[in-house]
Amino acid sequence: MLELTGLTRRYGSLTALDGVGLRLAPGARHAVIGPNGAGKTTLLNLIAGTERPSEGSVVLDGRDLSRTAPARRARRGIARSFQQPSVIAELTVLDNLVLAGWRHRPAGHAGPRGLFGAGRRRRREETARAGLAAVGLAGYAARRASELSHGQRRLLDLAAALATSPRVLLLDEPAAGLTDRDVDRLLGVLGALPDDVAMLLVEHHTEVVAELADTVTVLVDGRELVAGPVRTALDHPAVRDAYLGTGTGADGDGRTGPGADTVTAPGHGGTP
Ligand SMILES: Nc1ncnc2c1ncn2[C@@H]1O[C@H](COP(=O)(O)OP(=O)(O)OP(=O)(O)O)[C@@H](O)[C@H]1O
Repeated sequence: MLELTGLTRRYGSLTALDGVGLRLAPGARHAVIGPNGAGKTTLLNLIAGTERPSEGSVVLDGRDLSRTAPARRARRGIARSFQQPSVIAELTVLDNLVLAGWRHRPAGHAGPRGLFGAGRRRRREETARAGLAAVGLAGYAARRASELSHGQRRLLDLAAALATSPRVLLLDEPAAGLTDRDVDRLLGVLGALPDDVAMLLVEHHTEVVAELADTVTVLVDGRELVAGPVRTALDHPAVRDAYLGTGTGADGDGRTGPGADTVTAPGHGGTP
């Protein structure tokens, strides 16, 4: 269980994220949407540990990771796929995945000699080949990663995140820049995630959100505007106003939309 409590991140006078809370149980499929600058990437950074919160906490299975380094969080099971894929261009596609699986083993489990020891190397390659097949890149194993298209690199980056056997998978706009074919492949891969992996998806494409996520948090100006089931949240007047620009101008507490009884619109008081 991942529990975020009161997560706040300030940059000087700017509050990029303001008191955001979230609980992700194993198997959760949760999306975070919001306009540019809403704080979505900041939220992922705080969970992955590349940024530290000004206030609030990140707790995984009862362990407070708020001040823990990113590599240690990764070993605890928090994996991330980036907007700009973090593959190593000079390595083969297969070696990228072998390395990704090795990098996240607990310290002492297998050092570089373990990586290149013949038996272990073979086992890791088998696992990596299965990972490549899962994202449709089996035929590219021997190619250099630099030869892949942007979409294929993103799929490789996703395979690398999955190679760490994550408990929580953080995805930063995974469909951005992908062809329709690669989006279909992505949907297939993410739709088949193991049941015990929690997914937190930042995504602009609402159709991808609707396809993959059960619940969503809508951020505006660093604050949670609405949180709840995807369908009802996306139809909420406050969301349509703030995010899609097609709302009915609901103000007050904005709880007049379809499904409003199952959607929370908390902490809206200070939002301009
Ligand atoms: N390192 C930083 N220093 C100063 N301001 C920052 C920093 N990182 C983010 N910000 C600011 O924090 C706010 C939230 O940024 P963030 O990138 O989290 O938004 P976002 O919702 O991911 O936006 P986008 O959809 O454009 O990626 C923005 O106003 C941004 O300019």
